[in-house]
Formats: sequence, structure tokens, C-alpha cells
Amino acid sequence: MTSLPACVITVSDRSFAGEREDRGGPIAVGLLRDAGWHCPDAEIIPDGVSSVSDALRRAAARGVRLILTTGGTGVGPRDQTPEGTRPVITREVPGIAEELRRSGLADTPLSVLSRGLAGIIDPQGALVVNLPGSTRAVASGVPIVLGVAAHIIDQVAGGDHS
Ligand SMILES: Nc1ncnc2c1ncn2[C@@H]1O[C@H](COP(=O)(O)OP(=O)(O)OP(=O)(O)O)[C@@H](O)[C@H]1O
Ligand SMILES: Nc1nc2c(c(=O)[nH]1)N[C@H]1C(S)=C(S)[C@@H](COP(=O)(O)O)O[C@H]1N2
Repeated sequence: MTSLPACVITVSDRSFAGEREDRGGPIAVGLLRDAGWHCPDAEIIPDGVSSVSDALRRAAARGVRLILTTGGTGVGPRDQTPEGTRPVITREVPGIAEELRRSGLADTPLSVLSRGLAGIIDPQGALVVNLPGSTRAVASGVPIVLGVAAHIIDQVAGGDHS
């Protein structure tokens, strides 16, 4: 069990506009809390490079050590979550994203369409993982992240390790 701060950022034009209930974000928040992480309700932001970059930078600046995004990883023109994540992470951890795509094949062959990234934001030592937007992807992806997150965060510099 950990008691570190985490957060969930739902990236969705439609949920941001109030046109579709965000169902993926609350699932991720619930799984994080069940595992002992301190996690506020999901923040909903619109798709877009600066929208995502700004939200990630804000979270890292306030000391969040595990940042999960959900949505905007596909190949649609508004799916820019990876482009917003790449300039913020200082070291990629590609194996996490690879495992999310591999394990997602049990849900759908479209799992390979997700371009999600995972990586570390230095010097704060925050781990960022992009999850797809679907509720199934969130429900199956968060446990995979939780299997490695505390270990990674313990290894990297930054934050308070108590
Ligand atoms: N926040 C969410 N809550 C519930 N389901 C979601 C969410 N985001 C995406 N999905 C589901 O995942 C599928 C694929 O998502 P897609 O990339 O098409 O996002 P989207 O529907 O274009 O979202 P938006 O237009 O708001 O960015 C959607 O058809 C929807 O069923
Ligand atoms: N585990 C899992 N991964 C998944 C899916 C899923 O249902 N389960 N959906 C896929 C689909 S349909 C798309 S389009 C991509 C990108 O989704 P996003 O744009 O909502 O991030 O994630 C894929 N990854």
C-alpha cells in the first residue's frame, strides 16, 4: 500500500462540454483510491496539445507522483494526448505503454490504435501514463500501472519518499 498523491485527467472534448458523462475517469479514481493512493476526483480537460501539457505541468508542480490521463490517444484529428505528453516527460518508460497495448488485445484488436505514452517528469519524479478513453481500457489498464507505479516512483528522484 502507498499513500502518495495521484490524479486522473480525463481528456475529452465531449465530456468537457458536458455532452457525455465521463465514466472512465471515476473508474480510474476508484481503483487508485482502493490501492491507497490519495486521489481527488478526475479533472476533465478538452483535447489538445497545450491543454494536456498544461494540465500535466500543473499536476507535477503541485507534487502529484502518479498522473493518469484517459482519452485522446487514438488516431482522430483531435486525439493529441501523446503530443501533449511528450514535451513534458523527461524520460520515457515505453514498456508500460507497450504492455497496455498488448494486454488490451484481449479486449479488442483496436488496442493497437492507442498511441499512449508513459514516462517520468523530472525533477519532480512523477510518473505519467496515457490510458485510452474507453471504460474497458481504464479498468484493465489501471491495475497494470499500479503493479509497477510505486516501484518506479521509489526509484526516481524527487518528492518525499516517506
Ligand atoms: N471519458 C469517457 N468516458 C466513457 N467512455 C469514453 C470516454 N472517452 C472515450 N470513451 C469511449 O471510448 C470510445 C473511443 O473514444 P474516442 O477516442 O472516440 O473519444 P471520443 O468519443 O472522440 O471523445 P471526445 O470526442 O470527447 O474526445 C468512445 O466511443 C467512447 O465510448
Ligand atoms: N484495453 C483496451 N484498450 C483499448 C480499447 C479497449 O476497449 N480496451 N479501445 C481502443 C480504441 S477503440 C481506440 S480508438 C484507442 C484510442 O482510444 P482513445 O482515443 O479514447 O484514447 O484505444 C484502444 N485501446
